Amino acid sequence: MSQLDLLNIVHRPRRLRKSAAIRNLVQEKSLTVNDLVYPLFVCPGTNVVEEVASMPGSFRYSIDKAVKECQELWDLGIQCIDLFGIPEQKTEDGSESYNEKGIIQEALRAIKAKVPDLCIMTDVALDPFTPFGHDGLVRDGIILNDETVEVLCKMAISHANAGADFVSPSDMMDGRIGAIRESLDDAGFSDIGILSYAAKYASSFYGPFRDALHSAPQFGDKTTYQMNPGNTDEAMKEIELDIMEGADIVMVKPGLAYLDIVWRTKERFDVPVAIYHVSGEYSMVKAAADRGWIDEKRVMMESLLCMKRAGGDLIFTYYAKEAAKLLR
Ligand SMILES: NCC(=O)CCC(=O)O
Ligand SMILES: [Mg+2]
Repeated sequence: MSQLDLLNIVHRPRRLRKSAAIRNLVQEKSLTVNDLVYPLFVCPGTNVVEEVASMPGSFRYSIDKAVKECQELWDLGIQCIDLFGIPEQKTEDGSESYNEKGIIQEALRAIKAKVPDLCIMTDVALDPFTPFGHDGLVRDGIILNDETVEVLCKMAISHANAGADFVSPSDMMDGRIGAIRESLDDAGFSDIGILSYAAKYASSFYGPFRDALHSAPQFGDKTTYQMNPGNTDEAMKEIELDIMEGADIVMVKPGLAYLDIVWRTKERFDVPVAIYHVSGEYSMVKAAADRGWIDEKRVMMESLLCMKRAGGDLIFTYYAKEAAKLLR
């Protein structure tokens, strides 16, 4: 047998992959617990911890239980939650969204009393608060823009009153960031930040979330306000507008299928970029893992790391707790 001729090559990239120590030394991006934001669903009642059928391992919590959950998150090193509320009642005018004694407002007060240093962001949108399941007010089947923005401003102020650190408008109405910024400032809340869901796509990956929040649209879809998955220039325009209107952090949503948008945003703008690893992405991993088809922990950590690599500074994920445990 003839001896193998060695290749005459100078560059052997595999030298940098030879051992775990070397691989770790040259790793470019890493995920840390500081990057994680946990979306928390709060529902009426007491002593309620109810698993979301389409999101195994994710729960709706009554406020008393949500407080306990927040303490646990904090102990795991998770420093931020995004609060979503399921109201006692849905009304066509969405007025429960700015009730000073509403679900998000009461949850804010209760959590702040027990876990004061936890950063609390609040979802600002109407979908759980009207019977229509749309992010805005509805008239004759049309999702109204300016009328909705007026309600969102009230909602944002009521969240600030109750102790929110950041408000996160997720509705995609035009001009709402500027209007909310002005309303907060006028009400004396110039130090409350805005995380804008700036490039939110009309995605089918949100299905399980609507199950969690009982907020599925009752007619039509969200394509007249959320973005077309085929577009990227439009995302740059949306993000630029929101930054000009006063957004402190901008979000791209969903996550994995939209990392090109994250990358482009990071290349172009000098603001922190958030990514939402959405419910459908979470549930797909859960379902495949349940069948033994993939390794859940590895797929979860790889997904989150890839979001970081693409330019995500904050990652909203239902896997925050599990990831935090592995990162310790
Ligand atoms: N405004 C928040 C969402 O729409 C969340 C979507 C998801 O997790 O699927
Ligand atoms: Mg916009």
